[in-house]
Amino acid sequence: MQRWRGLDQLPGGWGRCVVTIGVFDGVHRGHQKLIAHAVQQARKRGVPCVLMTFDPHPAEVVRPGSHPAQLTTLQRRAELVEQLGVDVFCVLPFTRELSRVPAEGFAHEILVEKLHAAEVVVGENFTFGHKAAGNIELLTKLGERFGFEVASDALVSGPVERSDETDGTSVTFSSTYIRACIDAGDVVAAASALGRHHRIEGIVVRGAGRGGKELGFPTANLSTPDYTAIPADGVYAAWFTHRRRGADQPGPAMPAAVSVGSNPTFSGTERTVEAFVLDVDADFYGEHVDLDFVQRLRAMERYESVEALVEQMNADVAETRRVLGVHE
Ligand SMILES: Cc1cc2nc3c(=O)[nH]c(=O)nc-3n(C[C@H](O)[C@H](O)[C@H](O)COP(=O)(O)O)c2cc1C
Ligand SMILES: Nc1ncnc2c1ncn2[C@@H]1O[C@H](COP(=O)(O)OP(=O)(O)OP(=O)(O)O)[C@@H](O)[C@H]1O
Repeated sequence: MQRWRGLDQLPGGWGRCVVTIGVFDGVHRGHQKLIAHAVQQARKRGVPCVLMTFDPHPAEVVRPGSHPAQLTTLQRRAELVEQLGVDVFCVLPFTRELSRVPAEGFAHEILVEKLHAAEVVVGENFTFGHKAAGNIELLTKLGERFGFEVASDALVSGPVERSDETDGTSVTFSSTYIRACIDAGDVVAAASALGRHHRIEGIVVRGAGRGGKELGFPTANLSTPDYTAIPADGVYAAWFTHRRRGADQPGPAMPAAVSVGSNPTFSGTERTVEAFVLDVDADFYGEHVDLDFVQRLRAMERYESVEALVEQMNADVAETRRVLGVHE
C-alpha cells in the first residue's frame, strides 16, 4: 500500500481509480464493509483503490477545541485499511483553506483533476465541501457532469453486545457511538461495533515509583498521544503488546490488569493509564506499547489502607486471568 500526505505525491502518469472518503477514525464494522466494497469495485475496474482521509480531524479546524477523542492513530488506521486491500492511503491535511472549498470545487479539483476518480464509494450519510453542504444527491449530479460514478452504501447496523448484558440492541455503527461506549467504560460494546478490541497506544514512562516497591505490583505507565480515546476510569482486563525500539515486529500479547484513573488512594491528581503485566519481570521503559481493552472489571476506588488496595489488586489479577482465559 502506498501512503501519501497531500496530493503532491501523486505519481506521474496516474490513471483512474476508485475513491472512498471519510475520517474513518474507528475503521469500524460499517467502515470495513464500505471499504471492502470500494476495493471490490476497484478490482472489477482493474484500477487502484484510494482511501482519502483527513488530519487533523475536520471538527478541530471548523471549531477549534472540539477535536473528538481519537479511536485510532493514523499509523494504525493505515495498517487496518491495508489489511482490507486498499492500495493508497491518502491523508489530506485538513486546513482552514480546505474547509472553505465548496462541494463542487472539492469534487472537481480533488476527485476529478487530481485523482481521476472513475467511481466514488461512500456511505449514504456522506457530506463534503464547505459547511458540509454537499450530499450524495449533489455528488451524483457532479459525477454525471464530470464523468465518475457514485455508489452510496446503506449504513451498516447490527446488534451490539453490551457489558450490562442487555444485548441485542441494534445500532448504526459510527465512530461517535464507539467514542461514547469507551467514555462510559463499555469496552465490550465498543469491541462489538469495532469488530476487534479497542486499542490504545503509548510509550512507557516513569510513574511515581511506588507500584513495585510499595505494592508489589510494578506497572508500565503509558504516555499516550493527544486526543487518545482512553476508557472511563476503572480497572480493566487487557492484552499488552510491546515493541522494542527498532524492532518492526511486536512481541507476543501478554495478559494485563490495567488501572485508569488518578490513584485516589494516594490522593493522586494526574490521570494515568498503568498496566500490571502478569507473569513477567521486565523493564518496559521507553517501549511502544499497545493495550487492547477486553473488559471493565470495576470502578477506581479510594482505599483506606495500602493493604486493602493490595488485596483488591490480587482479586483484580485473578479476575483478569478468568476473563482472558489464562492460568497461573
Ligand atoms: C489492577 C490495578 C488496580 C488498581 N486499582 C486502584 C484503585 O482502585 N485505587 C487506587 O487508588 N489505585 C489503584 N491502582 C493504582 C495504584 O495506585 C498504582 O498502580 C500505584 O499507585 C503505583 O503507581 P506508579 O506506577 O505511578 O508507581 C490500581 C493499579 C492496578 C495495576
Ligand atoms: N455505519 C456505516 N456503514 C457504512 N458506511 C458508513 C457507516 N458510518 C460511516 N460510513 C461511511 O464511512 C465513511 C467515513 O465516515 P466517517 O468516518 O465520517 O464516519 P463515522 O464513523 O460515522 O464518524 P462520526 O461518527 O465521527 O461521524 C463515509 O463515507 C461514511 O458515509
